[in-house]
Amino acid sequence: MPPILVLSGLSKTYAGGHVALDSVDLEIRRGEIFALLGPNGAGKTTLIGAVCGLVRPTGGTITVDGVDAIREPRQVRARIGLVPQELSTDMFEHVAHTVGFSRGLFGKRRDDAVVERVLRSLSLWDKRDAKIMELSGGMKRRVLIAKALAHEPDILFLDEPTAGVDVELRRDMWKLIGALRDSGVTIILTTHYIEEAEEMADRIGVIDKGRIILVEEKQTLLAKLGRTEARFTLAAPMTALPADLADWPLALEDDGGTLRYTITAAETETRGLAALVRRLDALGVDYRTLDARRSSLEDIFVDLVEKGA
Ligand SMILES: Nc1ncnc2c1ncn2[C@@H]1O[C@H](COP(=O)(O)OP(=O)(O)OP(=O)(O)O)[C@@H](O)[C@H]1O
Repeated sequence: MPPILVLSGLSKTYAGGHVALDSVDLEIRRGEIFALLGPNGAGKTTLIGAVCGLVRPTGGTITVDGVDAIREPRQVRARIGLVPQELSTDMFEHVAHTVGFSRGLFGKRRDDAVVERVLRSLSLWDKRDAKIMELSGGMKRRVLIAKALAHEPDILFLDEPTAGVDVELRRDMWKLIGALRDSGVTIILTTHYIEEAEEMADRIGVIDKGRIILVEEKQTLLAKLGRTEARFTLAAPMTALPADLADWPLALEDDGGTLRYTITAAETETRGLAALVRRLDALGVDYRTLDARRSSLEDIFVDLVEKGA
C-alpha cells in the first residue's frame, strides 16, 4: 500500500534566516503510529505546521494520499487532525458545541452522531454540556483530541500529547491513542518522553537541527542499537581479569570488586549473559549480586543526538 504521507526535500527557512527544516524526506505508512523525537528546537512543530498548512515551506513537497498539500491545502487539511501542544480552546464554550463547531470549520455537514461517537470514545459524553473551563486538565486535553477528530480525519498529529500530565493520565492517553490507531487513524506524534515512543510507536524518527537523522522500526532500533549491561559484585575482589575471560566484554571496576559486562544486542547470541553466568560458574568465580539492565530507547536517543551534534 502506498504511504499516506510523503515529504520530499521539505525545507523551511524562517524570515530571520533560521533553517528549521533542512530537506526532510519522510514517508508515513497508513495506519501506523509514528513517533517523531528530537531535542528542543529540532523542527518538530515546524514539520507538523507545514503538513497542516500553518507554516509555509520554502522548499520541497508534501503529498497526502497522492494530493499535493501545498497546491491543494483545503483538500488536504480536511484529511488531517491536529492536537496542538497548548490548550487554546475557548474556555467558555460547551464541550459538544465546540467539537461540532470544529467539524463545521472543515466544511463538513453537521452530524450529531459523529460528535456523539467521538465524545463517547473519549469518555466525554457525560460532560457534553459542561463548559470547558469546568473540566480537569486531562479532560481539557481530551476535548482538544475530540476537536481534532470531529471532521473524521485519516491522519492525526499529536504535538506532545502528554506534556505536563501525571503518570496515570499519560497511561490513559496512551490507551486512547492506541484505540484510535486500531480504528484506522494514522498517528504521528512528537514527544519528549522517550518512554512514550517506546510504549506506543510502531516506528521512530529522530530529527535534529532540521534534519531527519534516523527512521526505523522501533523493534529493529532497540535490537540493533540496544545494549545489555550487567554488574557482578564479586565475593572476592580480583586484581586482574582471568585469562579465561579475556574473550568476554568484561572490565573490572571498584578496585576489582565489580565485574562489568557490556554487550550490544547483535553480539548477545554468542556471548549472552546466560552463557557468561555459566562460564563464571565453571571457572569458580563467585559473586554476591548481579544487576542487569537493557538499554532503553532513551539511551539510544541520547547517543544518536550527541553523535549528530
Ligand atoms: N515563527 C518563527 N520564526 C523564526 N524562527 C522560528 C519560528 N518558529 C520556530 N522557529 C525556530 O525554528 C526552530 C525549530 O522550531 P520548532 O518549534 O519547529 O522546534 P521543535 O522541535 O518543535 O521544538 P520543541 O521541542 O521545543 O517544541 C527553532 O530554533 C525555533 O526557534
